[in-house]
Amino acid sequence: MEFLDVPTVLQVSALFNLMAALAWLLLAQLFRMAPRASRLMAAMHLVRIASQGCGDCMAGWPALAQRAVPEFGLLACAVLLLLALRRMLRSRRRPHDVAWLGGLGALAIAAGLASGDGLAPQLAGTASATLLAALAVREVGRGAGARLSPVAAALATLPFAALAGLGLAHAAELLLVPGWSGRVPGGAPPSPARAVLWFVITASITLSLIALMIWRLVTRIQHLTYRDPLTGALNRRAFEQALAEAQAQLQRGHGFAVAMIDIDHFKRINDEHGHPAGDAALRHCLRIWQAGLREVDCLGRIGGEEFCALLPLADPADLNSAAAVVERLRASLAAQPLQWKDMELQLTASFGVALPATDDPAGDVALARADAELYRAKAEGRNRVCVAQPLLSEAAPT
Ligand SMILES: Nc1nc2c(ncn2[C@@H]2O[C@H](COP(=O)(O)OP(=O)(O)OP(=O)(O)O)[C@@H](O)[C@H]2O)c(=O)[nH]1
Repeated sequence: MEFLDVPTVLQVSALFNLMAALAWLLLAQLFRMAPRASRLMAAMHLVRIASQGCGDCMAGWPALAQRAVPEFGLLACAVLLLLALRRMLRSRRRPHDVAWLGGLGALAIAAGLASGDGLAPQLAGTASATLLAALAVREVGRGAGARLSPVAAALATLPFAALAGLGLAHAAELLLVPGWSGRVPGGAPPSPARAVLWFVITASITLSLIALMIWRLVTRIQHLTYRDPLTGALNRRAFEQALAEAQAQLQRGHGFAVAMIDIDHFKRINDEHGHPAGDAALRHCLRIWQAGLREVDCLGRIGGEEFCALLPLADPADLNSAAAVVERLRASLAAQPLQWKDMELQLTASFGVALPATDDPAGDVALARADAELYRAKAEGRNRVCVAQPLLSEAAPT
């Protein structure tokens, strides 16, 4: 590290933080990408420039400011980072814990500064920033861990864990090394190696946040590509894909049933209560049916008020259990009217259920047979489930 000295690393780091702040601001203002999280990250980078210190550049400042700025700055960085992370991960947690920790940390730093003790403010600043970094580790683990692959989740968590680890090591150093005078005035790290380490951690936290933002975008695009925007059910294309995959699994002995669903007299709801009531009715039905299905089941919206459910079966011939599931869906909708303004709108739906044929790659036979049963359910008076008799042979009818 002979070619590096602390001021040089700090200058490079300050430049990096400035560029990163500008980039986050651009993302927020121009591209409207995660705007609140991006603005918080921009603020974090700007505060970081002040909090990292600058060697002897603060030499002319009052002694109290030289000691206060880095500690308060570090704490503010940790608070902003945690808030940005929560927004990026769309966490529903309210920021009370961050406000409490930040407020207590600031009080402890102020008390340390007032006591005139050299160690107390550093210890208070380091301890509270470390606690906030540990919360960030938990946040990434919870928010991304469940949805990302283990390797990607570990990579996203690593910079925050390194930050918490560095904070812990620094707190131990302050407590255990007698007469430790690690920090030079202005809060700058005492050696180029430490300055580089802080820089690397700051840069990797930025990279981790950018990776989380890209992941958020990809998830959003996938949602728009595969989901119906009104109800959140699979759209027709995604449902057909799921059906073709289920057909392929049928050859390996994994069975399924399909249920075609059509809301009864849906046109009346639109005509009598308006289109928004119709939309609310569609969402209401979806909420009820999703709650009655397992995670392995798929529900797709394949037309205006037409839906289709794909129900994997443990026993490929077990039509009865599929019919029982669908009967539950019918009964639960009939039992839960939609609350619309000050009215209760009674909703029912008709269902047709069928098993697939093995030599039908896209699942069209199952769909057609379920559709025929749906028409029978409508013709027989609606609000009922009709089930297709199993095919005598597995060959698709012509
Ligand atoms: N609000 C709303 N209405 C929709 C949407 N998509 C289709 N529709 C309406 O759904 C209605 C479907 O009516 P029909 O096909 O006549 O069927 P129905 O009134 O449900 O009668 P049956 O199926 O015979 O019980 C039409 O009025 C469409 O305009 C939508 O996304 N939102």
